[in-house]
Amino acid sequence: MYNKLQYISQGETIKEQLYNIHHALDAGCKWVQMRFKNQTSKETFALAEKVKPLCEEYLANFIINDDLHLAEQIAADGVHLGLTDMKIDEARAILGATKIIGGTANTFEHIQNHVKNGCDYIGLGPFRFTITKEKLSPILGLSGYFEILQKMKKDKIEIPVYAIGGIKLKDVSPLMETGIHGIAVSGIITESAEKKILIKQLKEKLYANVIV
Ligand SMILES: Cc1ncc(COP(=O)(O)OP(=O)(O)O)c(N)n1
Ligand SMILES: Cc1ncsc1CCOP(=O)(O)O
Ligand SMILES: [Mg+2]
Repeated sequence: MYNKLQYISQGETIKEQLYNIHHALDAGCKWVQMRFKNQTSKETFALAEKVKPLCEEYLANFIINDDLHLAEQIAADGVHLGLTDMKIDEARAILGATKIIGGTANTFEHIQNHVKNGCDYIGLGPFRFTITKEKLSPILGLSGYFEILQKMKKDKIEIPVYAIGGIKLKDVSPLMETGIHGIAVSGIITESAEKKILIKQLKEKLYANVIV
């Protein structure tokens, strides 16, 4: 089972990214998506080369945003691809069956396509407005998640769905009630001064109904 909490990294420089990722790992994150926008391939490679052993040290999954070739080159655990990034079936053909491929969705139809093309998990959003990403797709809100997850249930589509976009602690329980698997967050963890406490609280809500 994939971890229910994915941390999406932030930072304008390699130093900032490493600082944020290291603190998130230290506070208990077990899944990092390295998201380092508008950089040269030399810079993203240099960061990925440092993040990989860090994630290994913390026994955390490490996936790369957007750049399938970097994920392949660095032997990351996988990649997250958006609606305008490389197609999921193409990525699967390159990465093979064992790597994690996540795909962005904003509609039920996106999810149907991703499943057909061999996606491993869905990043469904945005839940609400966020400054972390520009050019957001239409906001889904709680009702959007409820409707899409109901359609999935009706059509027996089973794939882990992660809610994303402006998620705060108070949103987690209502979102989980819609049937999602987990959440992908950036801002709340990056900006938190009490990361260990926040991550503990997030996990309590995410795993509230998991029987061990
Ligand atoms: C888990 C997860 N879900 C969605 C996204 C958004 O991906 P994308 O639409 O490609 O946008 P960018 O992150 O590339 O700006 C994501 N990164 N992770
Ligand atoms: C990458 C991405 N895709 C949709 S919203 C978003 C940003 C998520 O970050 P935050 O948790 O800070 O809103
Ligand atoms: Mg993308």
